[in-house]
Amino acid sequence: MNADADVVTLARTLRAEAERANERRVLVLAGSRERGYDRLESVLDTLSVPITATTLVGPADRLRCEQLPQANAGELLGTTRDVIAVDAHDELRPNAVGKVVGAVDGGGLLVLLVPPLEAWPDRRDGFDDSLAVPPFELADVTGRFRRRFVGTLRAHRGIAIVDLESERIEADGLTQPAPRLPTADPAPPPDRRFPAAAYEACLTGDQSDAVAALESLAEADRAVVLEADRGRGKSSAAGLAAGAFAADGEDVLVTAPASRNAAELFDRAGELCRTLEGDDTTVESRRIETSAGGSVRFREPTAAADAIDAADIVLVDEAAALPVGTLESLLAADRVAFATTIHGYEGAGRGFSVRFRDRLAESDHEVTDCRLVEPIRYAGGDPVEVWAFRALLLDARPPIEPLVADADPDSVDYRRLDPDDLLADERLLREAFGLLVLAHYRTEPNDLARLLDAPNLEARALVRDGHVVSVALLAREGNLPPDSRAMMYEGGRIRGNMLPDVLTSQLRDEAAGEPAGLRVVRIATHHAARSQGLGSLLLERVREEFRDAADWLGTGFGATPGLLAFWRENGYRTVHVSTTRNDSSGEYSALMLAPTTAAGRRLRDRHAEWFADRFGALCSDSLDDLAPDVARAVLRSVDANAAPSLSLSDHEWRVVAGAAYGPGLFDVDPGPFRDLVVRYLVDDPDDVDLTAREERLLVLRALQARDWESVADCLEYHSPGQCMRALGDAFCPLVDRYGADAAIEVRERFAGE
Ligand SMILES: CC(=O)SCCNC(=O)CCNC(=O)[C@H](O)C(C)(C)COP(=O)(O)OP(=O)(O)OC[C@H]1O[C@@H](n2cnc3c(N)ncnc32)[C@H](O)[C@@H]1OP(=O)(O)O
Ligand SMILES: Nc1ncnc2c1ncn2[C@@H]1O[C@H](COP(=O)(O)OP(=O)(O)OP(=O)(O)O)[C@@H](O)[C@H]1O
Repeated sequence: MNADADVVTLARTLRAEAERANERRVLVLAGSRERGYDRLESVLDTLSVPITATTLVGPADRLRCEQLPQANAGELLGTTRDVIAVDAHDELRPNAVGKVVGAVDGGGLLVLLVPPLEAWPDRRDGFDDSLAVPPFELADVTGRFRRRFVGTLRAHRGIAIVDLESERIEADGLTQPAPRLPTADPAPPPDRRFPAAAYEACLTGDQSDAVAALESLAEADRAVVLEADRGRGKSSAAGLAAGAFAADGEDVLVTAPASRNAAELFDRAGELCRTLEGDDTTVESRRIETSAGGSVRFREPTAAADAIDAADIVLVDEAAALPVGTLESLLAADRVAFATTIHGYEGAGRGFSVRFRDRLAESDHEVTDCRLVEPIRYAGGDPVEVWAFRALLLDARPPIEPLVADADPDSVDYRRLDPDDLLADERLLREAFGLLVLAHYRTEPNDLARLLDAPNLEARALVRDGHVVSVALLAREGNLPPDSRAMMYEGGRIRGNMLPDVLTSQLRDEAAGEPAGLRVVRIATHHAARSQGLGSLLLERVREEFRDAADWLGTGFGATPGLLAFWRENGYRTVHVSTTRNDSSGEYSALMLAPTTAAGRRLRDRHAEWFADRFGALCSDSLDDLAPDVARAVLRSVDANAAPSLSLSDHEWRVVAGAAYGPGLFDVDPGPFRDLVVRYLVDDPDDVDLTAREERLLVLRALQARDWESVADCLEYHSPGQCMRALGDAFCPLVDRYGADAAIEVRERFAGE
């Protein structure tokens, strides 16, 4: 019997079982790339899968179907494909696997073209290259992630493995599933606003509940959040609601990272409108017009944010894949729904819950939540979903609350999370990674590979009875040779090394990459054990351990007043705030340093001084929309020795004191006022007692140069006039504290009256 025929027969049987069970199956073709493609072509030739429902995710356009590089795998989010083949010979990007696997339809196949399995973990590939952060080299990268990945392929059900070299079928992937009982169709709810057809189109009770939840958008100031794992039918639910609203004459604006991500939504909306109106509805791929005068239209996210006023309702699909800043701008719509994936790809679902949830709660919308559990794209318990969750730790969770809830600094141990220990101890790995995913909006499958294989990364934890309560991911940075430093200074990029890179290329300090550093990339404490001093203890222990190995410890994160206070309490001082907002968090990043040697201190001191000097100018330019409380916390976390000396002339002191104590005006010469505010906030003296509102006023008006009207509005002063008087009053204690003789004379003259 010939090997090609064996593989084809295997693929057919596998697909037949997949179709019968409405589950997916994986076919691994391990061996040389050429053989892999030969077999795959034979398989595709015989399976009854239309070429239009097949996608090759790989570097070259080798089949007759759609082809995408792994970097663009995100295009498949929210879409449904019968067969997806991933060519992993040049590289395996864990994120790409996470994105494509959920798009395979029930009855479909995920085909993996990979090198021989035994040798694969020890081969260094394109993704590994991205882990070789200078001064480390490719040879320093390890293959633990792929060893674990191969182990999961061999251990899990529903995965057929063909060794193309020995022409042997290692596993047939068949699971012999028991026949499933047909489920009853969900019944439309009795008191409903949408037509019955919207409910009759639902495939599960959860989907019907989701459509019912979306009915609340008929009222103003409402938001609906649909959360689910992949393929639970949330986009379709949104589509049915969109169709029902459009058929009722409403204009529905739909947005998603790309129009393709909203394809299912438009399909359902179009089908429903046709059911309700017949041919009177115009249906195009991105635009539906109903005879009732309603519509469903697609706009790219930024265009959607600008078009909100023209729409009645806004629906955001694949919200987890959008930056928080974009989601926030969409909140300007008074009737808005977000469909979001919880696990499923790149831990990105967390971005939505970690950051955006708070903003949503603070908004004026009444929020309705709805969770869809029952799968639609494929049957519940699908073995490929189970495999993907495990292989990429998409569902990793921190320990359950009772195990860690009473942890305190006296009951925990500090431990190194050695990659070999993590590989050997699945529970430890799940707990540590789960904590990082839960706490951080950007933890993704690529990070799992980094944790296991990147030579520049270290992980440390506090454990309570062996359970992870607090975890920190650390990256070695700096210690760069002169040629790398010169390259960065001249505009070249160097991987990793976030702090030296910014300090060198943006802040023009060629020596910044010389000292050795350790950046705390991520830190998280279990939510049940926060505010007990554990995060601080972990940082202290890290500092002790690395005291002799690093000149500085550092960090960079989306700046909020609480986090700035946390780092400041732990001895970290601000040296920079990014001039653009972070794409994912929508926040400005703060960079902070905590020196451990004289070289580290010199680096911190010079950057602290430069930062304090430039911050005033930045505030009226790129940081003019920085939240005043963040600006206050940023300046308070600059090292006090870097407080700029005040070099106001006598005349300038008379202007400042004249506005504070006399009839003078801030508006005629804001410069000296600005210097005084920066000095005061960096100094943070105990003997000046301004309220938070007064400090916000100083930031908004003196630093950010906002006009009186908007400052009065923002801080709820009755009028711009009252705001002006309040600003004068706020400067009085600063004149008292810092004023030169010329200022004091002015004060005596007016205050004495
Ligand atoms: C580079 C980075 O990783 S920055 C991102 C840090 N991580 C996160 O934001 C993930 C979610 N948050 C957490 O896991 C934790 O809150 C941590 C890691 C920030 C702090 O861990 P904890 O064990 O609670 O630290 P610890 O008890 O030593 O200090 C807590 C203090 O930090 C400050 N703090 C920390 N985070 C916040 C916050 N988001 N808002 C307000 N204050 C905060 C407070 O002063 C707090 O004291 P309080 O609770 O008495 O007000
Ligand atoms: N009511 C429905 N009628 C017909 N097909 C449906 C319906 N609901 C879901 N489906 C089908 O099930 C699959 C998954 O649905 P959908 O894309 O809405 O789920 P999702 O949760 O948004 O998935 P993803 O997380 O991948 O975006 C799609 O192939 C879709 O066509």
